[in-house]
Amino acid sequence: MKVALIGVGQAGGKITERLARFDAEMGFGAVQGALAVNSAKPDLRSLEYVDTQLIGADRVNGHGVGGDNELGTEVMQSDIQQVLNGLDGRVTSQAEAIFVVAGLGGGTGSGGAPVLVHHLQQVYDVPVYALGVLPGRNEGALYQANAGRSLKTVVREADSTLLVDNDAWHEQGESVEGAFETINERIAQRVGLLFASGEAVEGVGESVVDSSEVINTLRAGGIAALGYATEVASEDSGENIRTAMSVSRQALLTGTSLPDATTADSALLVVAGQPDRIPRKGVERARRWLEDETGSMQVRGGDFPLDSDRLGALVLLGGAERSDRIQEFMERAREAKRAQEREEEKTDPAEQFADDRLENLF
Ligand SMILES: Nc1nc2c(ncn2[C@@H]2O[C@H](COP(=O)(O)OP(=O)(O)OP(=O)(O)O)[C@@H](O)[C@H]2O)c(=O)[nH]1
Repeated sequence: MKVALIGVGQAGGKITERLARFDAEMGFGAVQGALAVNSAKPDLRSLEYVDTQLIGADRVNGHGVGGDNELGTEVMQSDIQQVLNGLDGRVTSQAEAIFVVAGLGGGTGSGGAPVLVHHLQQVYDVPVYALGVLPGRNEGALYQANAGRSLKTVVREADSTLLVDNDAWHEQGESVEGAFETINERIAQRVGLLFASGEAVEGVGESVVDSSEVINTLRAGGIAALGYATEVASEDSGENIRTAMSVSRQALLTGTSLPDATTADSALLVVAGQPDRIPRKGVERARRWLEDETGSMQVRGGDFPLDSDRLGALVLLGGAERSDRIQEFMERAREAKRAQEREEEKTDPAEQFADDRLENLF
């Protein structure tokens, strides 16, 4: 799937950079253009694989918005024309989707990403998705409140919001900085593989996934999640059937970007590995297992050739908002927001952006 990427804020920019780099290093060619937008100048300086754009210079003088997500919304709104102009020529006619990438807990990305998604929807015909990072449980109340507000709005604006929980994809006991590195790397590999698996590959069998299958899986809207797991492949085809099942189970049950997201409106299973080691029977068996497990009748399956001695399963879930983690997160975000309001004695103007799909969670 050919994509254009726009990272907003620090996390958004770093993850976009990782995705662009991974795509270039693997030679996939799925990333058609990548731009990082930020109100903090120093965050943009370290980026090499993406173009950069500073916003809000007249308001914050290149220093960022310091976790104020209403200010993040305002600076994106004021400079939206400049950002859209900056995309001219970067979102080529080949792009099949646009991904806006942001950490939802900060200020610039949290406040700016929903505004940007809204405007991109007016300009481009292709689906506009959000790739949002949810603050981990140990991140402070401000992050939780910001992310609650941002998530509510971005889910309403985007065709689908792929969520990565900062608690999901790192090792126990890592420092926060170390954990970010690991998480960003894993996002790049997994989301990068998803983009690439939606690319037509010449000379490979009929069950290769194409971009319409990714787009149709995400058509459910709401929240999406991505799972991934790998195991060493075998010379023995019977063994590889078992491995395909086993990695698919792990990808869904222990490897998703949103722990507990197991029910979904739709799903896509991609089994990646050396073509002669990918067992068609195993892929079909795992696909049917995924139907039962997610409770969805819309489960697509396919394979993706990858030069690796492992078999990997990538599971994309569409319409996965009925997860315990989301319920728990929304409860914390709500509580953090109430505490913030008590302190500031003011109501939140973003309240009006209630999203139907999430309304019952607030
Ligand atoms: N996965 C991941 N999360 C990050 C990273 N950097 C920050 N975050 C998370 O993103 C949220 C903060 O967002 P940032 O992107 O740092 O903030 P910003 O959008 O630049 O906004 P301001 O700094 O307020 O201008 C918090 O929940 C952090 O834990 C990163 O490199 N990777």
